[in-house]
Amino acid sequence: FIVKSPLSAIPGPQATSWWKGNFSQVFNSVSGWEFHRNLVRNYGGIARLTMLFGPQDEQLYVADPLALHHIIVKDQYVYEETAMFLTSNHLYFGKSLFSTIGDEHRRARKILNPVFSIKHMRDLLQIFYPICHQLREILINEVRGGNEIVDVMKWMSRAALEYVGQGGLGYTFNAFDETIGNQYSDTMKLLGPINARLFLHRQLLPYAVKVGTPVFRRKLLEMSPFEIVKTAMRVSDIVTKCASDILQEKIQGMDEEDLIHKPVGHGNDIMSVLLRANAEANEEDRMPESELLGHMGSFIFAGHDTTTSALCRILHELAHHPEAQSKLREEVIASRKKHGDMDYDTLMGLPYLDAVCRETLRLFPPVPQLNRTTRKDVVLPLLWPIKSADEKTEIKQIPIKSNTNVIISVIGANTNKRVWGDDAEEWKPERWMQPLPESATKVRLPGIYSSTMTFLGGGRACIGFKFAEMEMKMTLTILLEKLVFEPGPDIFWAMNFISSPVLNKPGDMATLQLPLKLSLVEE
Ligand code: HEM
Repeated sequence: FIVKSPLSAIPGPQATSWWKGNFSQVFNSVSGWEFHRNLVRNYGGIARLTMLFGPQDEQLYVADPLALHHIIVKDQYVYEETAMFLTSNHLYFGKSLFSTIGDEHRRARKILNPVFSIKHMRDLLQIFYPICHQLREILINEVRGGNEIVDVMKWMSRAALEYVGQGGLGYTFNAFDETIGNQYSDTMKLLGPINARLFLHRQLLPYAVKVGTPVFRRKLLEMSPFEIVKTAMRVSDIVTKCASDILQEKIQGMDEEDLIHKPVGHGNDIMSVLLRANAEANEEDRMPESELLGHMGSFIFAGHDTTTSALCRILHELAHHPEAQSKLREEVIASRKKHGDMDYDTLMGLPYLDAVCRETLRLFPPVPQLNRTTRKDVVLPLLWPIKSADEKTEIKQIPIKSNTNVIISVIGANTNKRVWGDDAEEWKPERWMQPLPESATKVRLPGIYSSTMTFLGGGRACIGFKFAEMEMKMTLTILLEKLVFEPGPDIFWAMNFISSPVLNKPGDMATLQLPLKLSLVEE
Protein backbone atom coordinates (compact mmCIF):
# COMPACT_ATOMS: atom_id res chain seq x y z
CA PHE A 1 0.00 0.00 0.00
CA ILE A 2 2.97 2.32 -0.16
CA VAL A 3 3.70 3.69 -3.62
CA LYS A 4 7.31 3.30 -4.67
CA SER A 5 8.86 6.68 -5.31
CA PRO A 6 11.61 7.17 -7.86
CA LEU A 7 13.94 9.19 -5.68
CA SER A 8 16.96 6.95 -6.01
CA ALA A 9 18.93 9.65 -7.86
CA ILE A 10 18.89 11.81 -4.73
CA PRO A 11 21.83 11.14 -2.38
CA GLY A 12 21.09 10.18 1.21
CA PRO A 13 22.46 8.23 4.18
CA GLN A 14 22.65 4.44 4.32
CA ALA A 15 19.65 2.72 5.89
CA THR A 16 20.43 1.04 9.19
CA SER A 17 17.59 -1.50 9.11
CA TRP A 18 16.25 -3.56 6.20
CA TRP A 19 12.65 -2.93 7.18
CA LYS A 20 12.79 0.38 9.06
CA GLY A 21 15.36 2.07 6.81
CA ASN A 22 16.45 5.33 8.48
CA PHE A 23 13.28 5.52 10.62
CA SER A 24 15.02 4.91 13.94
CA GLN A 25 17.63 7.56 13.19
CA VAL A 26 15.16 10.23 12.11
CA PHE A 27 12.93 9.72 15.14
CA ASN A 28 15.59 8.94 17.73
CA SER A 29 15.08 11.21 20.72
CA VAL A 30 18.72 10.85 21.77
CA SER A 31 20.93 10.74 18.68
CA GLY A 32 18.34 12.44 16.44
CA TRP A 33 19.90 15.89 16.90
CA GLU A 34 23.25 14.82 15.51
CA PHE A 35 21.66 12.77 12.73
CA HIS A 36 19.60 15.74 11.57
CA ARG A 37 22.55 18.15 11.81
CA ASN A 38 24.66 15.77 9.76
CA LEU A 39 21.97 15.46 7.11
CA VAL A 40 22.18 19.20 6.51
CA ARG A 41 25.99 19.31 6.87
CA ASN A 42 26.53 16.41 4.46
CA TYR A 43 23.71 16.77 1.95
CA GLY A 44 22.82 20.47 2.02
CA GLY A 45 19.17 21.25 1.41
CA ILE A 46 17.81 17.90 0.37
CA ALA A 47 18.41 14.21 1.08
CA ARG A 48 16.71 10.89 0.40
CA LEU A 49 15.74 8.72 3.35
CA THR A 50 14.29 5.25 3.38
CA MET A 51 11.70 4.63 6.02
CA LEU A 52 9.29 1.84 6.94
CA PHE A 53 9.48 -1.27 4.77
CA GLY A 54 12.88 -0.23 3.44
CA PRO A 55 13.59 1.07 -0.04
CA GLN A 56 9.88 0.98 -0.99
CA ASP A 57 9.18 3.96 1.23
CA GLU A 58 11.56 6.66 0.08
CA GLN A 59 11.07 10.08 1.58
CA LEU A 60 12.61 13.49 1.00
CA TYR A 61 14.29 15.39 3.80
CA VAL A 62 14.02 19.08 2.95
CA ALA A 63 15.85 22.16 4.22
CA ASP A 64 16.33 23.89 0.84
CA PRO A 65 14.62 27.33 1.05
CA LEU A 66 12.99 27.29 -2.40
CA ALA A 67 11.79 23.72 -1.94
CA LEU A 68 10.34 24.69 1.45
CA HIS A 69 8.57 27.64 -0.16
CA HIS A 70 6.93 25.27 -2.63
CA ILE A 71 5.98 22.77 0.06
CA ILE A 72 4.34 25.14 2.51
CA VAL A 73 3.23 28.08 0.35
CA LYS A 74 3.10 27.66 -3.42
CA ASP A 75 1.98 24.03 -3.60
CA GLN A 76 0.66 23.72 -0.06
CA TYR A 77 -2.47 21.89 -1.20
CA VAL A 78 -0.34 19.25 -2.88
CA TYR A 79 1.90 18.75 0.17
CA GLU A 80 -0.73 18.12 2.84
CA GLU A 81 -0.53 16.69 6.36
CA THR A 82 0.02 12.91 6.43
CA ALA A 83 -2.98 10.61 6.66
CA MET A 84 -1.68 9.35 10.02
CA PHE A 85 -1.56 12.88 11.47
CA LEU A 86 -5.04 13.75 10.22
CA THR A 87 -6.66 10.50 11.34
CA SER A 88 -5.16 10.36 14.82
CA ASN A 89 -6.01 14.01 15.50
CA HIS A 90 -9.54 13.40 14.27
CA LEU A 91 -9.85 10.51 16.70
CA TYR A 92 -8.63 12.63 19.61
CA PHE A 93 -10.34 15.96 18.96
CA GLY A 94 -12.85 15.53 16.13
CA LYS A 95 -12.88 18.12 13.37
CA SER A 96 -10.21 20.81 13.89
CA LEU A 97 -7.35 22.53 12.09
CA PHE A 98 -5.28 19.46 12.83
CA SER A 99 -7.63 17.04 11.11
CA THR A 100 -8.73 18.91 7.99
CA ILE A 101 -7.09 19.84 4.69
CA GLY A 102 -7.94 21.79 1.54
CA ASP A 103 -11.14 23.83 1.46
CA GLU A 104 -12.37 22.57 4.81
CA HIS A 105 -9.17 23.76 6.50
CA ARG A 106 -9.20 27.07 4.60
CA ARG A 107 -12.79 27.75 5.65
CA ALA A 108 -11.95 27.22 9.32
CA ARG A 109 -8.85 29.45 9.12
CA LYS A 110 -11.03 32.19 7.59
CA ILE A 111 -12.97 32.39 10.86
CA LEU A 112 -10.08 31.59 13.17
CA ASN A 113 -7.34 33.91 11.81
CA PRO A 114 -9.02 37.15 13.00
CA VAL A 115 -9.64 35.56 16.40
CA PHE A 116 -5.85 35.38 16.88
CA SER A 117 -5.25 38.92 15.57
CA ILE A 118 -2.98 41.41 17.36
CA LYS A 119 -6.06 43.35 18.44
CA HIS A 120 -7.24 40.35 20.44
CA MET A 121 -3.72 39.65 21.71
CA ARG A 122 -3.72 43.13 23.25
CA ASP A 123 -6.95 42.21 25.06
CA LEU A 124 -5.35 39.01 26.37
CA LEU A 125 -2.65 40.99 28.16
CA GLN A 126 -4.94 41.61 31.12
CA ILE A 127 -5.70 37.89 31.42
CA PHE A 128 -2.00 36.97 31.18
CA TYR A 129 -0.42 39.35 33.72
CA PRO A 130 -2.08 37.87 36.82
CA ILE A 131 -0.91 34.41 35.72
CA CYS A 132 2.75 35.35 35.43
CA HIS A 133 2.66 37.34 38.68
CA GLN A 134 1.27 34.27 40.40
CA LEU A 135 4.01 32.17 38.81
CA ARG A 136 6.66 34.58 40.09
CA GLU A 137 5.25 34.50 43.62
CA ILE A 138 5.41 30.71 43.60
CA LEU A 139 9.05 30.68 42.46
CA ILE A 140 10.04 33.37 44.96
CA ASN A 141 8.39 31.35 47.71
CA GLU A 142 10.33 28.27 46.60
CA VAL A 143 13.58 30.22 47.03
CA ARG A 144 12.52 31.78 50.35
CA GLY A 145 11.45 28.32 51.53
CA GLY A 146 15.05 27.14 51.03
CA ASN A 147 14.61 25.29 47.72
CA GLU A 148 17.67 26.30 45.79
CA ILE A 149 17.13 23.89 42.93
CA VAL A 150 13.69 24.19 41.41
CA ASP A 151 12.14 22.10 38.64
CA VAL A 152 11.43 25.03 36.36
CA MET A 153 9.70 22.81 33.80
CA LYS A 154 6.99 21.85 36.28
CA TRP A 155 6.07 25.49 36.79
CA MET A 156 6.48 26.58 33.17
CA SER A 157 4.19 23.76 32.16
CA ARG A 158 1.58 24.81 34.72
CA ALA A 159 1.83 28.44 33.66
CA ALA A 160 1.55 27.52 29.96
CA LEU A 161 -1.57 25.52 30.77
CA GLU A 162 -3.13 28.46 32.56
CA TYR A 163 -2.26 30.85 29.70
CA VAL A 164 -3.88 28.60 27.15
CA GLY A 165 -6.74 27.71 29.51
CA GLN A 166 -7.63 31.24 30.60
CA GLY A 167 -6.49 33.02 27.42
CA GLY A 168 -7.65 30.30 25.05
CA LEU A 169 -10.84 29.05 26.66
CA GLY A 170 -11.67 31.51 29.44
CA TYR A 171 -11.30 28.54 31.79
CA THR A 172 -8.93 27.92 34.68
CA PHE A 173 -7.33 24.53 35.19
CA ASN A 174 -6.23 25.70 38.67
CA ALA A 175 -2.86 24.50 37.49
CA PHE A 176 -0.88 26.33 40.18
CA ASP A 177 -2.78 24.62 42.97
CA GLU A 178 -1.12 21.27 43.47
CA THR A 179 -3.94 20.08 45.71
CA ILE A 180 -6.55 20.33 42.96
CA GLY A 181 -6.42 17.76 40.17
CA ASN A 182 -7.94 18.52 36.80
CA GLN A 183 -9.10 15.61 34.70
CA TYR A 184 -8.88 17.54 31.43
CA SER A 185 -5.31 18.78 31.86
CA ASP A 186 -4.11 15.52 33.43
CA THR A 187 -5.47 13.64 30.43
CA MET A 188 -4.13 16.10 27.87
CA LYS A 189 -0.66 15.59 29.35
CA LEU A 190 -0.87 11.90 28.40
CA LEU A 191 -1.41 12.65 24.71
CA GLY A 192 2.23 13.39 23.80
CA PRO A 193 3.70 10.27 25.46
CA ILE A 194 0.89 8.07 24.11
CA ASN A 195 1.43 9.38 20.60
CA ALA A 196 5.15 8.71 20.93
CA ARG A 197 4.56 5.13 22.13
CA LEU A 198 1.99 4.49 19.41
CA PHE A 199 4.11 6.01 16.66
CA LEU A 200 4.49 2.80 14.68
CA HIS A 201 0.90 1.65 15.28
CA ARG A 202 -0.42 5.04 14.18
CA GLN A 203 1.05 4.50 10.70
CA LEU A 204 -1.73 1.95 10.19
CA LEU A 205 -4.53 4.18 11.52
CA PRO A 206 -5.61 5.64 8.15
CA TYR A 207 -6.32 2.08 6.96
CA ALA A 208 -7.81 0.89 10.26
CA VAL A 209 -10.49 3.62 10.32
CA LYS A 210 -11.84 2.32 7.02
CA VAL A 211 -12.64 -1.09 8.50
CA GLY A 212 -16.33 -1.67 9.38
CA THR A 213 -18.57 0.73 11.25
CA PRO A 214 -17.52 3.05 14.12
CA VAL A 215 -19.31 0.71 16.58
CA PHE A 216 -17.42 -2.28 15.22
CA ARG A 217 -14.09 -0.45 15.40
CA ARG A 218 -14.81 0.64 18.95
CA LYS A 219 -15.52 -2.97 19.96
CA LEU A 220 -12.25 -4.05 18.34
CA LEU A 221 -10.33 -1.41 20.29
CA GLU A 222 -12.00 -2.42 23.54
CA MET A 223 -10.85 -5.99 22.90
CA SER A 224 -7.26 -4.92 22.09
CA PRO A 225 -4.66 -6.89 24.06
CA PHE A 226 -2.51 -3.73 24.22
CA GLU A 227 -3.12 -1.58 27.29
CA ILE A 228 -1.74 1.50 25.51
CA VAL A 229 -4.46 1.28 22.85
CA LYS A 230 -7.17 1.18 25.54
CA THR A 231 -5.52 4.12 27.28
CA ALA A 232 -5.56 6.08 24.01
CA MET A 233 -9.27 5.36 23.68
CA ARG A 234 -9.97 6.51 27.25
CA VAL A 235 -7.94 9.67 26.65
CA SER A 236 -9.96 10.46 23.56
CA ASP A 237 -13.25 9.95 25.49
CA ILE A 238 -12.18 12.17 28.39
CA VAL A 239 -10.82 14.95 26.16
CA THR A 240 -14.12 15.07 24.26
CA LYS A 241 -16.27 14.99 27.41
CA CYS A 242 -14.26 17.68 29.24
CA ALA A 243 -14.12 19.99 26.24
CA SER A 244 -17.86 19.54 25.78
CA ASP A 245 -18.56 20.42 29.44
CA ILE A 246 -16.47 23.60 29.20
CA LEU A 247 -18.13 24.65 25.98
CA GLN A 248 -21.62 24.03 27.36
CA GLU A 249 -20.75 26.14 30.39
CA LYS A 250 -19.58 28.95 28.14
CA ILE A 251 -22.61 28.80 25.91
CA GLN A 252 -24.95 28.76 28.91
CA GLY A 253 -23.08 31.79 30.24
CA MET A 254 -24.06 33.67 27.16
CA ASP A 255 -27.44 35.30 26.78
CA GLU A 256 -29.01 32.82 24.43
CA GLU A 257 -31.23 35.53 22.98
CA ASP A 258 -28.23 37.58 21.92
CA LEU A 259 -25.21 35.43 20.98
CA ILE A 260 -23.63 38.25 19.03
CA HIS A 261 -23.37 41.13 21.44
CA LYS A 262 -23.19 39.65 24.91
CA PRO A 263 -19.62 38.80 25.95
CA VAL A 264 -18.82 35.60 27.88
CA GLY A 265 -16.96 36.21 31.16
CA HIS A 266 -14.32 38.77 30.32
CA GLY A 267 -15.27 38.03 26.75
CA ASN A 268 -11.65 38.41 25.71
CA ASP A 269 -10.45 34.81 25.64
CA ILE A 270 -9.99 33.17 22.24
CA MET A 271 -13.00 30.87 22.60
CA SER A 272 -15.37 33.71 23.54
CA VAL A 273 -14.16 35.74 20.57
CA LEU A 274 -14.58 32.67 18.39
CA LEU A 275 -18.13 32.05 19.61
CA ARG A 276 -19.05 35.61 18.75
CA ALA A 277 -17.24 35.50 15.37
CA ASN A 278 -18.97 32.22 14.60
CA ALA A 279 -22.38 33.63 15.44
CA GLU A 280 -21.66 36.53 13.07
CA ALA A 281 -20.22 34.36 10.26
CA ASN A 282 -22.06 33.59 7.01
CA GLU A 283 -24.21 30.54 7.36
CA GLU A 284 -22.03 28.49 4.98
CA ASP A 285 -18.87 29.29 7.02
CA ARG A 286 -20.43 28.86 10.46
CA MET A 287 -19.01 25.99 12.53
CA PRO A 288 -21.22 23.45 14.29
CA GLU A 289 -20.69 22.87 18.01
CA SER A 290 -18.79 19.65 17.34
CA GLU A 291 -16.19 21.57 15.36
CA LEU A 292 -15.85 24.26 18.03
CA LEU A 293 -15.08 21.42 20.43
CA GLY A 294 -12.39 20.13 18.09
CA HIS A 295 -10.72 23.53 17.94
CA MET A 296 -10.81 23.84 21.73
CA GLY A 297 -8.98 20.55 22.19
CA SER A 298 -6.42 21.35 19.53
CA PHE A 299 -5.63 24.82 20.97
CA ILE A 300 -4.81 23.27 24.33
CA PHE A 301 -2.82 20.48 22.72
CA ALA A 302 -0.93 22.83 20.36
CA GLY A 303 -0.38 25.64 22.82
CA HIS A 304 0.71 23.84 25.98
CA ASP A 305 3.81 21.67 25.46
CA THR A 306 5.19 23.90 22.70
CA THR A 307 5.36 27.04 24.83
CA THR A 308 6.51 25.04 27.87
CA SER A 309 9.40 23.73 25.78
CA ALA A 310 10.22 27.22 24.43
CA LEU A 311 10.15 28.89 27.85
CA CYS A 312 12.31 26.14 29.36
CA ARG A 313 14.84 26.45 26.53
CA ILE A 314 15.11 30.21 26.95
CA LEU A 315 15.60 29.96 30.73
CA HIS A 316 18.09 27.12 30.25
CA GLU A 317 20.13 29.17 27.77
CA LEU A 318 20.00 32.23 30.00
CA ALA A 319 21.19 30.12 32.96
CA HIS A 320 24.18 29.02 30.89
CA HIS A 321 24.88 32.54 29.57
CA PRO A 322 24.93 34.73 32.71
CA GLU A 323 26.18 37.80 30.84
CA ALA A 324 23.22 37.60 28.43
CA GLN A 325 20.88 37.10 31.40
CA SER A 326 22.24 40.21 33.16
CA LYS A 327 21.95 42.27 29.99
CA LEU A 328 18.35 41.17 29.54
CA ARG A 329 17.56 41.83 33.20
CA GLU A 330 18.91 45.38 32.91
CA GLU A 331 16.67 46.02 29.90
CA VAL A 332 13.65 44.53 31.68
CA ILE A 333 14.17 46.38 34.96
CA ALA A 334 14.67 49.73 33.19
CA SER A 335 11.47 49.26 31.24
CA ARG A 336 9.41 47.99 34.19
CA LYS A 337 10.58 50.93 36.30
CA LYS A 338 9.14 53.23 33.67
CA HIS A 339 6.00 51.34 32.66
CA GLY A 340 5.19 48.74 35.35
CA ASP A 341 3.33 45.91 33.61
CA MET A 342 4.10 46.80 30.00
CA ASP A 343 1.49 47.21 27.31
CA TYR A 344 1.70 45.06 24.18
CA ASP A 345 3.80 47.43 22.07
CA THR A 346 6.32 48.18 24.84
CA LEU A 347 6.70 44.48 25.56
CA MET A 348 7.20 43.61 21.91
CA GLY A 349 9.56 46.56 21.48
CA LEU A 350 12.23 45.43 24.00
CA PRO A 351 15.16 44.79 21.63
CA TYR A 352 17.29 42.37 23.63
CA LEU A 353 14.28 40.38 24.84
CA ASP A 354 13.22 40.06 21.23
CA ALA A 355 16.72 38.97 20.18
CA VAL A 356 16.90 36.32 22.94
CA CYS A 357 13.51 34.88 21.92
CA ARG A 358 14.31 34.88 18.20
CA GLU A 359 17.70 33.27 18.70
CA THR A 360 16.46 30.54 21.03
CA LEU A 361 13.51 29.71 18.81
CA ARG A 362 15.80 29.65 15.74
CA LEU A 363 18.47 27.38 17.19
CA PHE A 364 16.16 25.22 19.31
CA PRO A 365 12.76 25.05 17.61
CA PRO A 366 10.33 23.24 19.95
CA VAL A 367 8.98 21.32 16.93
CA PRO A 368 12.14 20.22 15.10
CA GLN A 369 10.53 18.48 12.12
CA LEU A 370 7.18 18.13 10.37
CA ASN A 371 5.78 15.69 7.83
CA ARG A 372 3.78 16.07 4.67
CA THR A 373 2.46 13.73 1.94
CA THR A 374 2.07 14.65 -1.74
CA ARG A 375 -1.53 14.33 -2.94
CA LYS A 376 -0.54 14.25 -6.64
CA ASP A 377 2.56 14.11 -8.84
CA VAL A 378 4.51 17.32 -8.52
CA VAL A 379 7.91 18.86 -9.33
CA LEU A 380 9.98 20.30 -6.48
CA PRO A 381 12.50 22.99 -7.53
CA LEU A 382 15.72 23.54 -5.57
CA LEU A 383 17.49 26.79 -4.77
CA TRP A 384 20.73 24.90 -4.32
CA PRO A 385 21.14 22.28 -7.07
CA ILE A 386 22.70 18.97 -5.98
CA LYS A 387 24.79 16.27 -7.63
CA SER A 388 22.94 13.02 -8.32
CA ALA A 389 23.85 9.96 -6.23
CA ASP A 390 26.12 8.69 -9.05
CA GLU A 391 27.61 12.20 -9.28
CA LYS A 392 26.92 12.31 -13.03
CA THR A 393 24.19 14.92 -13.24
CA GLU A 394 23.22 18.16 -11.58
CA ILE A 395 19.68 18.10 -10.16
CA LYS A 396 17.80 21.41 -10.08
CA GLN A 397 14.31 20.01 -9.61
CA ILE A 398 12.90 16.74 -8.40
CA PRO A 399 9.82 15.02 -9.88
CA ILE A 400 7.88 13.53 -6.97
CA LYS A 401 5.13 10.93 -7.24
CA SER A 402 1.80 11.25 -5.49
CA ASN A 403 1.72 9.73 -1.99
CA THR A 404 5.38 10.45 -1.22
CA ASN A 405 6.27 11.58 2.27
CA VAL A 406 8.33 14.70 2.80
CA ILE A 407 10.05 15.77 6.01
CA ILE A 408 10.17 19.52 6.58
CA SER A 409 13.41 20.03 8.46
CA VAL A 410 12.68 22.96 10.75
CA ILE A 411 15.93 22.40 12.62
CA GLY A 412 17.91 21.98 9.38
CA ALA A 413 16.60 25.17 7.80
CA ASN A 414 17.05 27.16 11.02
CA THR A 415 20.68 26.13 11.50
CA ASN A 416 21.94 25.92 7.93
CA LYS A 417 25.31 27.67 7.64
CA ARG A 418 24.56 28.54 4.04
CA VAL A 419 21.71 30.74 5.28
CA TRP A 420 22.83 31.89 8.71
CA GLY A 421 26.61 32.00 8.34
CA ASP A 422 29.45 30.00 9.91
CA ASP A 423 28.20 30.61 13.46
CA ALA A 424 24.73 29.18 12.61
CA GLU A 425 24.98 26.47 15.27
CA GLU A 426 25.87 28.91 18.07
CA TRP A 427 23.44 30.73 20.39
CA LYS A 428 24.09 34.42 19.74
CA PRO A 429 21.16 36.78 20.42
CA GLU A 430 23.36 39.64 19.21
CA ARG A 431 22.96 38.44 15.63
CA TRP A 432 19.44 39.93 15.76
CA MET A 433 20.71 43.31 17.00
CA GLN A 434 22.57 43.92 13.75
CA PRO A 435 21.79 43.31 10.08
CA LEU A 436 21.65 39.56 9.32
CA PRO A 437 24.27 38.20 6.89
CA GLU A 438 23.46 38.84 3.24
CA SER A 439 22.88 35.10 2.75
CA ALA A 440 19.98 35.17 5.25
CA THR A 441 18.31 38.27 3.82
CA LYS A 442 18.79 37.11 0.24
CA VAL A 443 17.49 33.60 0.76
CA ARG A 444 14.59 34.29 3.15
CA LEU A 445 13.08 31.10 4.46
CA PRO A 446 9.28 31.04 4.07
CA GLY A 447 8.51 31.01 7.80
CA ILE A 448 6.18 33.55 9.44
CA TYR A 449 8.53 34.25 12.36
CA SER A 450 11.88 35.98 11.79
CA SER A 451 12.38 34.12 8.56
CA THR A 452 12.80 30.89 10.53
CA MET A 453 10.68 27.76 10.15
CA THR A 454 9.86 27.52 13.87
CA PHE A 455 6.17 28.43 13.50
CA LEU A 456 6.06 27.24 9.87
CA GLY A 457 4.53 29.49 7.17
CA GLY A 458 1.85 29.37 4.48
CA GLY A 459 -1.76 28.39 5.10
CA ARG A 460 -0.94 25.98 7.94
CA ALA A 461 1.42 28.28 9.84
CA CYS A 462 1.01 28.29 13.61
CA ILE A 463 -2.14 30.28 14.31
CA GLY A 464 -1.05 30.88 17.91
CA PHE A 465 2.40 32.32 17.31
CA LYS A 466 1.59 35.85 18.52
CA PHE A 467 -0.15 34.31 21.53
CA ALA A 468 2.99 32.27 22.27
CA GLU A 469 5.34 35.19 21.70
CA MET A 470 3.43 37.43 24.07
CA GLU A 471 3.21 34.71 26.69
CA MET A 472 6.96 34.03 26.56
CA LYS A 473 8.02 37.66 26.59
CA MET A 474 5.69 38.56 29.41
CA THR A 475 6.79 35.61 31.54
CA LEU A 476 10.45 36.47 31.02
CA THR A 477 10.04 40.14 31.98
CA ILE A 478 8.17 39.31 35.17
CA LEU A 479 10.50 36.50 36.26
CA LEU A 480 13.83 38.13 35.39
CA GLU A 481 12.99 41.29 37.30
CA LYS A 482 13.19 39.39 40.59
CA LEU A 483 14.86 36.04 39.95
CA VAL A 484 18.29 34.82 38.86
CA PHE A 485 18.58 31.51 37.01
CA GLU A 486 21.76 29.42 37.18
CA PRO A 487 22.57 25.94 35.86
CA GLY A 488 21.39 22.99 37.95
CA PRO A 489 22.12 19.28 37.49
CA ASP A 490 22.87 18.23 33.90
CA ILE A 491 19.86 17.56 31.73
CA PHE A 492 19.40 16.21 28.23
CA TRP A 493 17.08 17.65 25.58
CA ALA A 494 15.08 14.82 24.04
CA MET A 495 14.23 15.26 20.36
CA ASN A 496 10.61 14.21 20.50
CA PHE A 497 7.81 15.61 18.38
CA ILE A 498 8.18 18.50 20.83
CA SER A 499 11.66 18.70 22.31
CA SER A 500 11.76 18.41 26.09
CA PRO A 501 14.33 18.43 28.92
CA VAL A 502 14.97 15.06 30.57
CA LEU A 503 16.76 14.71 33.90
CA ASN A 504 17.99 11.19 34.40
CA LYS A 505 19.12 9.45 31.31
CA PRO A 506 18.51 10.40 27.70
CA GLY A 507 15.32 8.86 26.42
CA ASP A 508 13.80 8.42 29.88
CA MET A 509 10.51 10.23 29.41
CA ALA A 510 9.51 9.69 33.04
CA THR A 511 11.83 12.42 34.27
CA LEU A 512 10.85 15.38 32.14
CA GLN A 513 12.40 18.11 34.27
CA LEU A 514 14.46 21.26 34.09
CA PRO A 515 16.14 21.71 37.47
CA LEU A 516 17.76 25.17 37.71
CA LYS A 517 19.35 27.00 40.62
CA LEU A 518 17.19 29.98 41.56
CA SER A 519 18.02 33.00 43.71
CA LEU A 520 16.56 36.44 44.27
CA VAL A 521 17.87 39.49 42.44
CA GLU A 522 19.71 41.70 44.93
CA GLU A 523 17.85 45.00 45.33
C1 HEM B 1 6.48 28.31 21.05
C2 HEM B 1 5.26 27.88 20.87
C3 HEM B 1 4.72 27.27 19.62
C4 HEM B 1 5.37 26.68 18.56
C5 HEM B 1 6.88 26.50 18.38
C6 HEM B 1 4.37 26.26 17.61
C7 HEM B 1 4.66 25.65 16.40
C8 HEM B 1 3.70 25.25 15.48
C9 HEM B 1 3.99 24.60 14.23
C10 HEM B 1 5.38 24.23 13.72
C11 HEM B 1 2.81 24.36 13.61
C12 HEM B 1 2.59 23.64 12.28
C13 HEM B 1 2.17 22.20 12.54
C14 HEM B 1 1.91 21.41 11.28
O1 HEM B 1 1.84 21.97 10.20
O2 HEM B 1 1.75 20.21 11.38
C15 HEM B 1 1.77 24.86 14.47
C16 HEM B 1 0.43 24.79 14.19
C17 HEM B 1 -0.56 25.19 15.06
N1 HEM B 1 -0.40 25.84 16.27
FE1 HEM B 1 1.37 26.33 17.12
N2 HEM B 1 3.14 26.58 18.10
C18 HEM B 1 3.30 27.21 19.31
C19 HEM B 1 2.31 27.73 20.12
C20 HEM B 1 0.96 27.68 19.84
C21 HEM B 1 -0.08 28.23 20.68
C22 HEM B 1 0.15 28.98 21.98
C23 HEM B 1 -1.28 27.90 20.10
C24 HEM B 1 -2.70 28.21 20.53
C25 HEM B 1 -3.05 29.00 21.48
C26 HEM B 1 -0.98 27.17 18.88
C27 HEM B 1 -1.92 26.67 18.01
C28 HEM B 1 -1.63 26.05 16.82
C29 HEM B 1 -2.65 25.52 15.93
C30 HEM B 1 -4.15 25.53 16.18
C31 HEM B 1 -1.97 25.00 14.82
C32 HEM B 1 -2.60 24.34 13.58
C33 HEM B 1 -2.64 25.38 12.47
C34 HEM B 1 -3.24 24.86 11.19
O3 HEM B 1 -3.09 23.68 10.86
O4 HEM B 1 -3.88 25.67 10.51
N3 HEM B 1 0.38 27.06 18.76
N4 HEM B 1 2.34 25.41 15.61
